[in-house]
Amino acid sequence: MKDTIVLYPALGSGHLMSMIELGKLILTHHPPFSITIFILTPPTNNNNNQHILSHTQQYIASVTTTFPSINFYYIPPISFPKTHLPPHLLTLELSHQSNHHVQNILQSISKTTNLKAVILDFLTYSASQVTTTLEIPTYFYYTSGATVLSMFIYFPTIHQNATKPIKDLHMPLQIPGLPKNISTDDYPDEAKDPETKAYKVLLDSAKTVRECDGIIVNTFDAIEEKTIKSLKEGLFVPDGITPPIFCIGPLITASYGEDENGCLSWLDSQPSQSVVFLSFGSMGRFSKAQLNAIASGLEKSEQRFLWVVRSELELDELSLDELLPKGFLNRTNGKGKVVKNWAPQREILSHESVGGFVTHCGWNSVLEAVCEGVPMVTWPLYAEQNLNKVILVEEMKVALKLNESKDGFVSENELGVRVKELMNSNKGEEIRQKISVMKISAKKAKEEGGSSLVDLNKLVQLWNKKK
Ligand SMILES: O=c1ccn([C@@H]2O[C@H](COP(=O)(O)OP(=O)(O)O[C@H]3O[C@H](CO)[C@@H](O)[C@H](O)[C@H]3O)[C@@H](O)[C@H]2O)c(=O)[nH]1
Repeated sequence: MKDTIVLYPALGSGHLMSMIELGKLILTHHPPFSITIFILTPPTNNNNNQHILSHTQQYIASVTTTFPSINFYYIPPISFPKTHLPPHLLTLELSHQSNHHVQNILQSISKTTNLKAVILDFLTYSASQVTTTLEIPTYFYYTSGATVLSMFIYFPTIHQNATKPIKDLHMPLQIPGLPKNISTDDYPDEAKDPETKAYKVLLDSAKTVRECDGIIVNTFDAIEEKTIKSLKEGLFVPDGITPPIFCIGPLITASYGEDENGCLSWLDSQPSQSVVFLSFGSMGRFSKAQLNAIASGLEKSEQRFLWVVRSELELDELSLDELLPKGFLNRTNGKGKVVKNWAPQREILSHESVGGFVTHCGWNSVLEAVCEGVPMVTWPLYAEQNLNKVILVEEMKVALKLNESKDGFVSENELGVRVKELMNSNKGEEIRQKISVMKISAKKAKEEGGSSLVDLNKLVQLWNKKK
């Protein structure tokens, strides 16, 4: 019977694609395994990010051809009220209601293969009820970095000791290994108000992760060394015993989706390292006022740019001409390129003409920039992105920070000044040097004897111990 590992990712391409890469990594280095990936089916009335869904489906189809030992199992759809929930909340709901399907399929897989482990995302954690009942070793794959994982694991301790809601604590977190200025204020909004459902779910999920058989993290020693050490030493849990930690990154996805708008050929015609790329992940959307400020800021910066524009859902039907300031596209023609909704980011970041990246600090984007040695300007939007910003700016020192107003608005002046500083100043050059060194470390981590491959092999040894 074949040894099988089941992966159960969250919806949302930032989580799903990263977990598929984990499957590919395991098979590349340990080909005798077979991998089954469970895919949740979003309700057909959830129209969020349809273009991204179709890109991920194309990618899944291509993986089936290149990695025939990866099987995809589509969890049957759950009937759901009309909803526009974002992918993370949708995943929590769907996975919670899909446990009976998960139980049936895991039992069926166990009859024909040697099921060694199930790997969950923290958003599909409710499936741990099933894996515990069936006594299947349960691991988690954390699609963000070790610093964020540490704060997540520490969350139940703060909750237990807090004399008031986390949003009112404003307390520094002086735990060895965490970046200096981190405080309870850096927790994402969902982890701040104990009265909300999101808070309760996060807490429950963090407690479950603390109890699992091992945690796999998409990071590597050279970028979060101190935190990884503290995490492995158990400094973030009261009893000092964290599940074994395996840092196997950087795992980054091959570009997916067509280059429908000719971004790459446009870059071919630009000078070396002259273009700043602006892209905000799979869900980053802006109001018309914010898009206008970005456009004017880019004009002021006088830099070449490639900008992926995504507007708030109700503006989705408007053309670029209608969304952006009058005459902007004409005035910047040749110097700038603007595309709507999607561009092949990974290939763009690896293009010789790209010299800077304005990012929402999604962890996949961060790792892609590190692997290509592209310095960043940080513009965190939601989830754990604010924490990622702190790591990039204060710890790794490979990014400049964009100053926002209290409501998160970035002025045209601020954007223009920061982009110019990144592309055209000594400070910008300093961080370019720094990230070039990290690019080399990222490559080494995944070579024979590198920290990430060593951790992967330890993980596989653990699986192989199970009869
Ligand atoms: O036009 C685009 C936009 C995105 N991407 C790709 O899509 C992925 C986006 O991932 P990420 O940068 O992590 O952003 P999100 O999609 O926002 O990811 C979610 O998942 C991440 C991993 O857990 C978290 O760090 C984020 O906060 C969360 O929003 C990356 O591989 C990009 O290369 C493209 O190829 N083209």
